[in-house]
Amino acid sequence: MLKLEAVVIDNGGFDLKADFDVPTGAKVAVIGPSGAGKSTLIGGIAGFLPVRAGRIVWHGQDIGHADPGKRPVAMLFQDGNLFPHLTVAQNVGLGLHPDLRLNQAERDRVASAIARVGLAGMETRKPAALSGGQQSRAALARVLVQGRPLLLLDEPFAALGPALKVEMLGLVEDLVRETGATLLMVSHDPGDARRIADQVVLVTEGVACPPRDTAALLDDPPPALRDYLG
Ligand SMILES: Nc1ncnc2c1ncn2[C@@H]1O[C@H](COP(=O)(O)OP(=O)(O)OP(=O)(O)O)[C@@H](O)[C@H]1O
Repeated sequence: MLKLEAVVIDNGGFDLKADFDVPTGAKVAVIGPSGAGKSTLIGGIAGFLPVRAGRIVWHGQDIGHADPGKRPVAMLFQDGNLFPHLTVAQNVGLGLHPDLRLNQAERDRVASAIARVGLAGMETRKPAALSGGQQSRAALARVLVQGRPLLLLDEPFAALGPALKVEMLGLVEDLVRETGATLLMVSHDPGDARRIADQVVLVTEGVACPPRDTAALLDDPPPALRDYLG
């Protein structure tokens, strides 16, 4: 269980407040207007932004002041997930060791993560020699190899075309099912939420609301969500 206990996350003077629980294994979409604080919420849980008040608790342990690498978190951003000068295998290997000194067992894990996302045979390619979808797959392989129980996605597929995005969401769904990870995914597309998320956290004006059932919320949106959905 991820517990956000009266948390205030500080993003350069902008405050994001959250006070709710996310059950282990839940798939949660984070939606809301631009500038409302979605990325701030994710950045605070990941450890890239400071927690000014309250606690972030994972399985009973306060992780709110731990270094990002010490948190049970793997994260994907919209851009910049891959280093252009490194091969696919090296980019994935970074998920295990920043210095890329991997033993045989770790190299095997990298190879199986690459195979799992459908990139077997492309281990030695650099990102520029991959399509957009293949780059997303490589980034997902790095998340997979880390084996972290909390997966945070901040609009990772926004730059992909609709069909490719659906394909990548399907892959995320499969990986989450296989690993039992808890998923929080920022998206601007309510269709993404319906496709993958059982619950939705609506973020408006610096407040992240407790998760609500996806269909119930989107079928009967409160005024703030209705304004956003248009
Ligand atoms: N480095 C910063 N310093 C000060 N304010 C910031 C900084 N980064 C973001 N903000 C402000 O924090 C607020 C929340 O930003 P955030 O990126 O979390 O919103 P968001 O909901 O993810 O928006 P979007 O959907 O446009 O990505 C915004 O008003 C933004 O201007």
